[in-house]
Amino acid sequence: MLSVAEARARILAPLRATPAEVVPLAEGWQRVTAAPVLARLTQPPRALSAMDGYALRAADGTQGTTLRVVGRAPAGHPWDGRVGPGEAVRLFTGSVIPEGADAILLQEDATAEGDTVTLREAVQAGRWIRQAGQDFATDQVLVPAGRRLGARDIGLLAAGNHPWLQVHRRPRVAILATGDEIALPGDPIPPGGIVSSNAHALAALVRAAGGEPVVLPIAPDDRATLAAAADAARGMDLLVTSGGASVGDHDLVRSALGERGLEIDFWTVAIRPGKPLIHGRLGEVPMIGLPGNPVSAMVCGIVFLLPAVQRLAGLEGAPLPVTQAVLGAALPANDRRFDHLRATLATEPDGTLVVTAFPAQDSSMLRLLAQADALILREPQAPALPAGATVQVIRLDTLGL
Ligand SMILES: Nc1nc2c(c(=O)[nH]1)N[C@H]1C(S)=C(S)[C@@H](COP(=O)(O)OP(=O)(O)OC[C@H]3O[C@@H](n4cnc5c(N)ncnc54)[C@H](O)[C@@H]3O)O[C@H]1N2
Ligand code: MOO
Repeated sequence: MLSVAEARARILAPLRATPAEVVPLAEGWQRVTAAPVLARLTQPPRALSAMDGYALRAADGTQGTTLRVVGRAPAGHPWDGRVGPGEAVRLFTGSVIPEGADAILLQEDATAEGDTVTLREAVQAGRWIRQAGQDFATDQVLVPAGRRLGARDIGLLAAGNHPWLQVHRRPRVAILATGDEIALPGDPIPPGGIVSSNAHALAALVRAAGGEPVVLPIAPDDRATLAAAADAARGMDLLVTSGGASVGDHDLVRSALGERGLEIDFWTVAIRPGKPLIHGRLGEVPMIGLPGNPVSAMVCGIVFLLPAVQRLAGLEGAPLPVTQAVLGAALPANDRRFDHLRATLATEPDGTLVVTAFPAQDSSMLRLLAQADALILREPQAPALPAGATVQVIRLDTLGL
């Protein structure tokens, strides 16, 4: 069986970011930049006042001096003259500093009388002046390529005068849930059947990773239907199946898709939950076959699908964020599969993170996955550990899922 690290590397290796498309800035949030974005102007474009007050020459700025107010420059209405000796110009936050001035007298430190103003405090050259280009200059890189844009980036790119952005097209991920026994939520449930949770959960995960899920109709355990359903995945950036990945007589994904030309790269990974995992290529379309057990599908979704969609979306697909925590309860020794135990987290008064695995870990139990704060990572053959031992965990609350 393949190790988790090798499986992940083999899934990610052939994946390339989708091509660029142009979207309005307002729709750029959470999209991934396809090229570095350069400032289209210098910000601020000219020296501006950071305060309401008066512009003057620092040479005139000693306490007690009285200056003649020769003009007004509200924000957006620059004063065109030049401030000479003994002169001041009234201005406001955001006003352009007029020629000749190099200091600001705060309104609170000024006594205005008719067309004069007297300094109750000395001024300091340059203080309260936002120099031209202090934030950024034309052609400076504001955002690198491959960045998922947050609200702060959107603000910066607006300030850089970008009405349009070049971003990677959201990767289209076909999701095909298989099984005679499953029905969509709200649909009639066949005898002995259950409601399909995987397609919905995986669609949400794909969205969180920056992809666009395309949920295909459920395919029963029937070769012809499965193969036909797979045809619907042509033109997608990735095909994800759930179920039918194991060894039973009705686990048909490999054979049915094989008839349509699926080239299998590997099948089965030393992971729990989720050993029967398929990776291959159906024509041009990369394919990940997830096991049907809902927790196996989601955990393998987190470990393999999330970085795969991120890679297609133009992101680096960084390793999962792993943190240390101490065990709240002892753990038994592990076998040869890399284990991911659903667990709760608590923070002690001294800041120590305590992680406690749920006693039940069956891969059908979604409630415990939804309640878990973290997955405890157990390397293959990891020894038994007492309470208080340090372990590595993936914090589920940091994944945005
Ligand atoms: N003899 C063996 N049996 C099994 C092995 C094995 O090595 N030898 N592996 C087990 C492991 S581990 C897993 S994981 C499962 C995975 O099996 P499949 O991928 O073939 O999945 P199914 O058999 O189709 O379904 C398993 C389970 O999950 C339920 N299911 C399926 N689809 C959905 C869905 N969309 N939403 C919710 N639940 C779903 C299905 O009803 C089954 O209960 O195989 C073990 N068996
Ligand atoms: O991997 Mo299976 O997920 O143990 O049930």
